Amino acid sequence: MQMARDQDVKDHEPLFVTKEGKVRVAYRVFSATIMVGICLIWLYRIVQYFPRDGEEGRSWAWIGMFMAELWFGFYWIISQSVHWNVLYSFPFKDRLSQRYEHKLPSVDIFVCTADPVIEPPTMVINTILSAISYNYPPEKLSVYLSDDGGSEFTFYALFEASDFSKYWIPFCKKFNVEPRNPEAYFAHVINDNADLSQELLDIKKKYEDMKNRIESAITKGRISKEIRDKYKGFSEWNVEVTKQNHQSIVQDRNAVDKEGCQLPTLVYIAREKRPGWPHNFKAGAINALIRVSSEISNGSIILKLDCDMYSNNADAIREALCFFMDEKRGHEFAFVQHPHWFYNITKNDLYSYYNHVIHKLELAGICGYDAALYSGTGCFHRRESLSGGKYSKDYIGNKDIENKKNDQRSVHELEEASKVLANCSYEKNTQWGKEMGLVYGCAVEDIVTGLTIQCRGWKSMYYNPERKAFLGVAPTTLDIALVQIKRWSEGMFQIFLSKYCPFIYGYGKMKLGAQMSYCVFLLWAPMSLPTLYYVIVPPLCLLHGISLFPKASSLWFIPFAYVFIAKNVYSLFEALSCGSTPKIWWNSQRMLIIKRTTAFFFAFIDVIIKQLGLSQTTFAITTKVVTEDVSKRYEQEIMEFGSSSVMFTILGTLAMLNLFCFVGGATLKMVVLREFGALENLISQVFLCGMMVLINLPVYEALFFRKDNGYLPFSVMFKSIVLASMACLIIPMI
Ligand SMILES: O=c1ccn([C@@H]2O[C@H](COP(=O)(O)OP(=O)(O)O[C@H]3O[C@H](CO)[C@@H](O)[C@H](O)[C@H]3O)[C@@H](O)[C@H]2O)c(=O)[nH]1
Ligand SMILES: [Mn+2]
Repeated sequence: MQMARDQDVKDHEPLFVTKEGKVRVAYRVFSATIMVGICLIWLYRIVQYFPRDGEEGRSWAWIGMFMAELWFGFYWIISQSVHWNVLYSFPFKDRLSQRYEHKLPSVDIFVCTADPVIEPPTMVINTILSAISYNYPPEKLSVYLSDDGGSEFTFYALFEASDFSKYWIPFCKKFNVEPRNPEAYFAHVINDNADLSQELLDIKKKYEDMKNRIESAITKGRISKEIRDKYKGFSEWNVEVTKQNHQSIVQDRNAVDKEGCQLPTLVYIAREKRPGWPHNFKAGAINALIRVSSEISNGSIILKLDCDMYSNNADAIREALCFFMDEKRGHEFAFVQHPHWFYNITKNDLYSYYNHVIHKLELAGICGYDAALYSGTGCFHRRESLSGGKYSKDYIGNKDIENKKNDQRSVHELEEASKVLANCSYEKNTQWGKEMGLVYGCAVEDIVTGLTIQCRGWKSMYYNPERKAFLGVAPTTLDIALVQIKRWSEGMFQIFLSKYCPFIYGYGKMKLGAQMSYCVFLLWAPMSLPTLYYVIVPPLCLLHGISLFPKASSLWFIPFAYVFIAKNVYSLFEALSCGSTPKIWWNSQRMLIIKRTTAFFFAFIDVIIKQLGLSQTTFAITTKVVTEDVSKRYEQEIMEFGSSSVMFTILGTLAMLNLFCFVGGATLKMVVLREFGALENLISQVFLCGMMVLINLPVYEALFFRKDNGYLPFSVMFKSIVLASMACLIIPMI
């Protein structure tokens, strides 16, 4: 009797729990004091605008300062939303196994790749291998590779990987290998200097051989006849096939391992591409995958991975299922998003890709409003929610989620049926890209799709496990990073200006906190304007002795000092408490200025141009490989410029301008001319300008002192100096 009751209690234990973040009250009090400071700053700008007897009138620069501060203040207010409701979640995978081991749903994993040069096939198959060897029943697991590059090298690599998996999967299971990405695993065991067993040496050799075969085929630029004859799928590639123009290719591979056990299904897809047909980038690829997979395996849970993001935890599927399969709340969730962590970040995180605060706090903060963001990779979806399905209360989660498909068709028949679904004309006059699947027309298809799903009534979960579930590749040069950040900020601002603006589209459908939280990210691009103003105008005014801030002895000085110091000290404290270090925090502050003054600014301009209908959305794929020379400098944390992109000219110009103004304004006036009295009036500007000089140290180094190939070219130096000097001279004339 007692035992039965115990069992009953156990059966009702939830599969996951959530906990609210601490320090909520303290934070609210603190943020209220900052709010008061901001209001006083605004008040100062208004009150002091009107000159008193004997004072000069305020110039346009003053109004600009007010505008910038209004904008900063407004952004600060909406950014409070992500701090107020932080929610952490904890799944119990053992309970899931006890209750559902024999009723686990089938899971489809989508991996996307788009270019065999900047996304090397060996990297892609390492991701595939990590996904195919999940600790999950193989008959319920299918892995799909979408190749928008339509490359026979990627195809070849996949089939090599499929052969290798016959050894790799049993090896992983036998030794409980982690991570199951072979490249990462071997690097890790060799570093550990553990006693290497014979079995390990054997499998490592197999892996190296496979890698060599793939790489030598790529170097030669063709696939040998011997290999072509081995795999029937190569017949799809002929002289006419190019990246932009080819038929649908679908190859399905069911295999058994060396011990005769079934392996997960592995499918290669290159959707049809024809000139004149928009292919809608990653969103188009995922939508084709949704359809093709529904024909082949129809898993009710879908995991999406970018080709550079491997699985770092063999139990990640089980943990995510705890959210979907929880008896009480599971049916509410459309997706479970994991953070983007990266495996190639250097100690001090030069380009600020850890984003500890965003990953540990802010994204969990949005989750507090049941509206975790969908960010493209490392995300588990419920298939229904992706097909335009609205959430309804009578929807009974666990029943629908169980395996549905029991198909008797042959592999060939399945392939043929799938090809039709991957044709370009298939979506014509359908709801795909609008109501169904991922939304088209936006460079961040992920964020906008997540938003529409939430507006259909679904909830979503953010889960940041102790052991990182997925690891990707972060950009290793400033150029690549800024191109990526530009795409993100552009796509997000585009959402803000579109019909999907959370305040309009989400009105009444999502909580106000969630709407605000979305905007914290969607408004990155316009943050460029007040920032540019702040790093250009106060320094120039300093140079010409025009004061824009209160005197140090004035009471008005207090709110400025308080807001600046309190915000930065808190930001440092927050970063440290999220696992950052002071150096990482400092680098992130530098990157923040760099991003805002370049990538965000260009994104802003591009969005405006697009709004005027003058250009179309594109998707610049992030480069994932660099030369050895460059990666060596990355390891040493030397900032990599090495090109004369316009963004670098802006960076150089701002750096020079601040240097001129700092030297001219502060040093010259105060030290040489001994006008110490001026210091009192200009102290804030001296400080701001000095901070900019400090932040820009690596830029000066790259402009003047570096000899390696990552320096800033002469043309950038020339333009920067000319532009900065012109600005210094022109200002007093306006
Ligand atoms: O036409 C395309 C373009 C890209 N991709 C794939 O999309 C993924 C992401 O592209 P990447 O160049 O790596 O962009 P990131 O900026 O690193 O990607 C982030 O931002 C994207 C939205 O901008 C999200 O889709 C991603 O999941 C997220 O990791 C990669 O696997 C690509 O192969 C395609 O399949 N087809
Ligand atoms: Mn990427």
